[in-house]
Amino acid sequence: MDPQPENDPPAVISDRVIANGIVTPLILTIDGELRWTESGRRKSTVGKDILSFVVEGNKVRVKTLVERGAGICCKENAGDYTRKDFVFEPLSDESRKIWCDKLHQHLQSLGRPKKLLVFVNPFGGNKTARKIFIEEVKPLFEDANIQLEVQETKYQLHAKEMVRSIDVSRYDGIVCVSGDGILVEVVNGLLERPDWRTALKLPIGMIPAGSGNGMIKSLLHPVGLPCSAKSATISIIRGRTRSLDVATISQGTTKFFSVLMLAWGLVADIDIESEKFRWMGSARFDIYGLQRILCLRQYNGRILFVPAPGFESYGQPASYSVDKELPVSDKALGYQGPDTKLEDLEWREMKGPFVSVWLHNVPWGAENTLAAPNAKFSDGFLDLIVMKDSPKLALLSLMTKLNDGTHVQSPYASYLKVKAFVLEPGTRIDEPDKEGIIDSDGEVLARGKKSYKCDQKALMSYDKLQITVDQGLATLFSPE
Ligand SMILES: Nc1ncnc2c1ncn2[C@@H]1O[C@H](COP(=O)(O)OP(=O)(O)OP(=O)(O)O)[C@@H](O)[C@H]1O
Repeated sequence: MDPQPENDPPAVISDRVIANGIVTPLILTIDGELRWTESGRRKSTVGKDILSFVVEGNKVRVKTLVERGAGICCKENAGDYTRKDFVFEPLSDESRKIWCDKLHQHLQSLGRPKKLLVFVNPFGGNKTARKIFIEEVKPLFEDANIQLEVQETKYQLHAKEMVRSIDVSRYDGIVCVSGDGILVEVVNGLLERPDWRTALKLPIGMIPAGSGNGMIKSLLHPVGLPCSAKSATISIIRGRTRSLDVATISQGTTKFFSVLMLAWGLVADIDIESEKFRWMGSARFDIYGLQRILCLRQYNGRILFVPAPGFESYGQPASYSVDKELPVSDKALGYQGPDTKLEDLEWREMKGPFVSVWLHNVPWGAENTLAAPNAKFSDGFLDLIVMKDSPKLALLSLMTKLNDGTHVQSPYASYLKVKAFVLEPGTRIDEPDKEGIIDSDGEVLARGKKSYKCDQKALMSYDKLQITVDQGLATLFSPE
């Protein structure tokens, strides 16, 4: 065994091996870094980025990830990893056995997932999820020795249906190669299980492969990682997790569990009605958005909210009486929302007309929309952005600021955090026989009279909705 320089992390094993045809000391540090000397220069793998190893005859092949340009110019390439193998030959059978034991112990100590259930939505976004999975995701998971059970979703709500009955103890996580839609299905399916409390501890991972990838963008962007399939996969392999607030939207006994957002007015109208311009790709939002601002709609209605500490000055004081709920015996066995005593809270209200009401759970609504720059994954609050009447030019400039989140600084936008929320949606000001659309997590929750495709079924009616937040209820794979 060879001595180590003084400031280096302690060695788990240090031994002479053959690497690239020459005998060199090789060290595995306690941080999971391999260090050796090549042509007189010290070389190393990045700490903790050994994916797996295999024995090939007398040699050991270590599969690692290397940050492109590491040590030369890191900023531009941050998070851009490439796969690289390091092959070495221990000098004896005994030494090879010790190396294998130590590498195995190191990998076991990292708490990485061993078995994942993977949903691939071949119809999400521009229909590239299958290709992304096969070319970018699967090879990395295989190199990390993670066992996969892959299920392509065959129809809407397929993922939700499956997670309602899977044996959660068989998996270390669920991965969605999709847009945000499958994530929402998975969370709703898990919450409908009688064992929801345990089921929600199963981490959910996202690989961006849809048109709305707001959740994974919210996870990767703050740590400087690109919103790519590769960085998302590496984050899952590393196995770190974080908790995520879940909002319960209820109308009578009907419930929907939201992890991203709820919109009514301008944002919902652009999101849903621009569907008819789907062929334009993401430009549909800008072009239809422009049209909606030029022919601006305003809606009657009222919102009630319980402000987070520090936001008590928004709106006017109000009282709220909660609708009677059915006795527990009449309810399904799944999660029923947080046990908050809503009557005891300090409610405030804002009255219409409204241009837009937007609630957000995480910062990014889509890859280019920083909807709620101060939103936190598990602060127990939703970020509320309210827009009332404003000059069209101001609204247009506000829409152009959505990509950097500065729209919330506009004097025409109110931006606050709320603990509970009630929406009482009303009719349009210009055409009072028409109502709007309520959109949650990209799905139409309610369609009012004479709204876009109003004869299609929606989960709830265009009426009062109540929203409460359960802090950190769900679990996500996260880069940090
Ligand atoms: N095989 C399928 N055929 C049709 N729809 C499906 C299929 N599998 C899943 N879906 C539905 O596709 C919807 C969108 O999924 P996803 O979130 O992956 O994509 P998205 O790109 O964010 O959404 P969209 O393409 O609708 O904008 C989900 O609501 C899901 O239920």
